[in-house]
Amino acid sequence: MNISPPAIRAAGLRVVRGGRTVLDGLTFQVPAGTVTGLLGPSGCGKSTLMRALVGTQSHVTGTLDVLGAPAGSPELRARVGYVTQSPSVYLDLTARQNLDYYAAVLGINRRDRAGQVERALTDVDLTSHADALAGNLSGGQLNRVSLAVALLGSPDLLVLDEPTVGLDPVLRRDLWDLFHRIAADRGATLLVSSHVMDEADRCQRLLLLRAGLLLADDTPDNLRAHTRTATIEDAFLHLVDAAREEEESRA
Ligand SMILES: Nc1ncnc2c1ncn2[C@@H]1O[C@H](COP(=O)(O)OP(=O)(O)OP(=O)(O)O)[C@@H](O)[C@H]1O
Repeated sequence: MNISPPAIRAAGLRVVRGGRTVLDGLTFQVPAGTVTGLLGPSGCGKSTLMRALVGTQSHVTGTLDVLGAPAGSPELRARVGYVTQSPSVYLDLTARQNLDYYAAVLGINRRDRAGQVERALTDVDLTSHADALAGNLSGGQLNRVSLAVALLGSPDLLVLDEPTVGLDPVLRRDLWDLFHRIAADRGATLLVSSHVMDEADRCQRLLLLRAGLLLADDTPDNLRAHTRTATIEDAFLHLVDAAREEEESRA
């Protein structure tokens, strides 16, 4: 039984953007040490939720606690790693120089910096390309540089916004294996978003989001069992239909 406090706790979480409610009263928890998928179609609010988690989203109401503190608290800065959809890696620096630079920005002291950079490079399996210019790396290798940046400082929570988008199946599999290794070796929690439902089975838990509403918060196996479906895609469609029927019956 997992008795450690959840890595993320949301209750009645609401976000308004440009006058529109884009997250509408989300309540869920993400258990510590898990690889949890945040899945849903384009525009459903995944990035908005991630921005709220790291404290860069305005007009957030309700409860959103991260590692026991309100999301965005200064003490969380070093404990939460975040990779956006358009990672900011400097293409005219090598992978190692990028990491050195971000380690300095993070305030990792000079003595520990080289060790942390090497560890992050090893974690993402990039030591053989450490001295290549980022601009000469493949898309998958660049993604791993961004992930290595997020690993600096050994964060307890990693928030990864669509990290596998556009990658071929082998690279996607390798990256998911890496996420699980990071969770197992470091005891970190990973929240990974995707709009591709077939990535669901790579996660220990799933948050299914649609149009700003949470459709499910469960394990892949439970979701399929509860909806009596064979795939998470079918489970998702089943839940969408059920939500529509409920809306119509209330109207
Ligand atoms: N500044 C804004 N004003 C109004 N609506 C916005 C604004 N920014 C985003 N939105 C809307 O908020 C919703 C959620 O956007 P968000 O980027 O969180 O979705 P997403 O699930 O991450 O999508 P994707 O998978 O395409 O990245 C979308 O419908 C989007 O159109």
